[in-house]
Amino acid sequence: MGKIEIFDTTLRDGEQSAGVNLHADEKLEIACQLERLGVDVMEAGFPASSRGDFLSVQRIARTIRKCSVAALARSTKNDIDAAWEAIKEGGNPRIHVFIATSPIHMEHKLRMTPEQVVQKAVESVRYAANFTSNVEWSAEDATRSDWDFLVEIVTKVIDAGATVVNLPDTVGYATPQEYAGMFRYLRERVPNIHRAKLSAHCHDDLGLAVANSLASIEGGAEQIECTINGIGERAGNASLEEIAIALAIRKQVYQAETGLELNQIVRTSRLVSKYTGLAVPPNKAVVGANAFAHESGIHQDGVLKNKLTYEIIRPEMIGLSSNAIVLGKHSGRHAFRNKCEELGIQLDDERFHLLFKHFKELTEKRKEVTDEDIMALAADLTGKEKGADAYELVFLQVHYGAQGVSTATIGIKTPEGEFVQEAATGNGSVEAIYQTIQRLLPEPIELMDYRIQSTTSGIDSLAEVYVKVKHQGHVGTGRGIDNDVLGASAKALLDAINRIMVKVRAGAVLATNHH
Ligand SMILES: CC(=O)SCCNC(=O)CCNC(=O)[C@H](O)C(C)(C)COP(=O)(O)OP(=O)(O)OC[C@H]1O[C@@H](n2cnc3c(N)ncnc32)[C@H](O)[C@@H]1OP(=O)(O)O
Ligand SMILES: CC(C)C(=O)C(=O)O
Ligand SMILES: [Mg+2]
Repeated sequence: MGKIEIFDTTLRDGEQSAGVNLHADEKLEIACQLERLGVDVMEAGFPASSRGDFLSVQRIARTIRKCSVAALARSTKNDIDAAWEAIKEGGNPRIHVFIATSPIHMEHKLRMTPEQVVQKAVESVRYAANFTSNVEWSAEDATRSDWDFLVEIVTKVIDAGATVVNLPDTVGYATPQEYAGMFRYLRERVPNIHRAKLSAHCHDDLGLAVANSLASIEGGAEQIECTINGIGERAGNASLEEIAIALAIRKQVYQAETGLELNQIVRTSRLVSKYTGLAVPPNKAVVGANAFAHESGIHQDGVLKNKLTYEIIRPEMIGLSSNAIVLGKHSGRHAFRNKCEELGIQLDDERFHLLFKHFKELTEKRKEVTDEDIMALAADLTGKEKGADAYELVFLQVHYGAQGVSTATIGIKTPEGEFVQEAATGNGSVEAIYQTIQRLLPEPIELMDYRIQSTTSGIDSLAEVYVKVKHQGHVGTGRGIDNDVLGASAKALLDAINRIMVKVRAGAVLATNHH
């Protein structure tokens, strides 16, 4: 049985999903969960891209011990310096340098000749290898590159010190046969290939990312790059959970195994979905809500007689458990802490007590509180700015107008501790809320995105609202959770404003330091 290393890039390529903007606390929590899941490498970010990304990668590298933490860099000294500076205190830090190798990228994007690209690739790998022997090099858009050119450049970067060579299907263009063929071609022709591990990195533009990743194993890949729930640039990356379960269930076909703790899959998927605001489609393989649901009579009959008739994956394998302890109104802190630990929720004492308070409030309104509710309440606390520096919703009253015009009256506490209230109308209740909050703020807000989902399917499900807004020249996302859609909407908007305020304050500090 060969070992396949799992390189998770949820925090880098996954965060490149349109509309996703994770807070540093959320990234750290996802990183800790990825460590529990047992990924071999986690790509924590692209430190040269912003000060925030740098600090977040550094924090993750300082915390994570059981897996290698990687940082992405273009082929420039600046990017490589930033990557190394961010990860150097990690357990087994990896610098990941890339440059595009396809004719279209070299000519039109990089505006470089193939010779210049080879030179830049070699120089950058050599430079990175001064810091560590754990250097990964990627040929961006490998699948639209000339295979003989790939043989030449890969041979040279291995000589320069690359110990992992990644051949991405950057635009999700390849078919499984082609992708496996490319790996085989390089494995047979690159003379020093035994000194490096080959890696696959697939995008899902044609819906083939997982199939291509699995095919790469047949071509000799030993590392697969993927993301939780398949999130990522455009149509996303190959989904970690689908690859992991395909390898486990069809072990005899692939003759390969991963070191993943498969029973952490559901927990990780839910956490990433909560923090990114990207809902998992119900029919998604492995982690979709319907992945283990049997609807039709013939299927139900078969499953009742023998599960194996229609189930190829045991739910427990991925961490779907039946709940022995039902949490409700009469539960105390011990049972609640136990449940939090079971769900992988890690909070400092202050936030734990706040979470318990929110949980108790919810039990006043419900008979039973589900795992999803608790995860949503916990997610709502992570990354929130503490009261003192933030706007806080004090009350909300909405009058629904039958003719379409609704009125909202809102009271908030400002970061300065002042209580202010306002009222405004809008075409519908949500718009009335946003118009009112707008009146309470000194600068205009532009609502760029508004999404709503519920934690469970019941009528008493919690509402979760995600918004993306522009305010004071910055774009920020916010999340709000409440029993009521309108309350969640108001909270989401204030959360986004609070997050933007942090950026505004950081900008002011930077500007002061600069002068
Ligand atoms: C396939 C992938 O997923 S690649 C990773 C994508 N991730 C990101 O882009 C992270 C977020 N990006 C950013 O924050 C910004 O794009 C930054 C900070 C990285 C760069 O910002 P800017 O300096 O303003 O450059 P911008 O993004 O407009 O253009 C990219 C530049 O990098 C160059 N470049 C692209 N790839 C590489 C590379 N691998 N090595 C060296 N240079 C490169 C481009 O040719 C362009 O150079 P030019 O300015 O000389 O034309
Ligand atoms: C930077 C590389 C690895 C990438 O994400 C891609 O080519 O898709
Ligand atoms: Mg990618």
